[in-house]
Amino acid sequence: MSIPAITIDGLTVRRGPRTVLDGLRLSIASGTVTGLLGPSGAGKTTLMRAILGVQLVESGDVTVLGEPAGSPGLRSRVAYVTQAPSVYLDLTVLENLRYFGRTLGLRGRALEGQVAAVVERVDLGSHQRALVGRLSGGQMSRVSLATALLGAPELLVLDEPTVGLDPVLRESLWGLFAGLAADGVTLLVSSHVMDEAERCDRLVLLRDGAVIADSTLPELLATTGASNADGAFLTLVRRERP
Ligand SMILES: Nc1ncnc2c1ncn2[C@@H]1O[C@H](COP(=O)(O)OP(=O)(O)OP(=O)(O)O)[C@@H](O)[C@H]1O
Repeated sequence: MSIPAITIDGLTVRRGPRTVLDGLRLSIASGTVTGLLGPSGAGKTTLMRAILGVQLVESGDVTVLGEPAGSPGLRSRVAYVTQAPSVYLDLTVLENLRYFGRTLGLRGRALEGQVAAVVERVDLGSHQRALVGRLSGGQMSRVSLATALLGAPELLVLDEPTVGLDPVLRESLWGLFAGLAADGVTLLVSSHVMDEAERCDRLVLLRDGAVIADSTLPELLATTGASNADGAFLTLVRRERP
């Protein structure tokens, strides 16, 4: 087993009056696609924010790629794709990528090489000169993903990247994630669509800020007797609160 990309021990986060995460423990293996699944409000985004080091935490340790979450040394090694595409609508795909590449310190041939590589990786070659504001929602989210891939991050944290995408695009994005993992990138992908579970190497099911399962889909189906991830989740919830 490889060294974990993420280790979390006793993580407690309060947001306003609520304890959103309560003493959470978790370990995520390098070079895998881990699905972070759970209903709306379960704490997925909060957990991701803690992993990125942007969430005020009450207590606990979050270690990312061997360093405390949020360490300056992690800035270029960890990339985050938020739920809403965070790209400039009045710039073209290439202009966006060149801009974000420069903020990472890329210049000249290194910049152009990386921009061309990520455009190809997200399959936007035929739209690279289009204004992002004129692209479809799916294309726009791929531009957002492409910006995150600049600088070849070792850990990619993706908050509901497939929301609103059609089945064909979802399929192609999951294929892209698998390809990145095969190249050694660690991916943590949140979703509340349980049928995406089958695309993940490992599943972390979150409910009310607690991990109720940390397993593979086949293991989860075997232990719950359910026929799909939705059923497994419901069985686990019922077991917890009969
Ligand atoms: N800024 C905030 N202030 C106070 N409470 C917050 C804040 N942001 C989120 N919360 C609360 O924290 C809990 C977890 O929210 P979080 O966004 O992490 O859930 P989630 O699982 O990502 O949900 P979704 O799937 O809807 O994005 C929710 O109860 C939410 O109301």
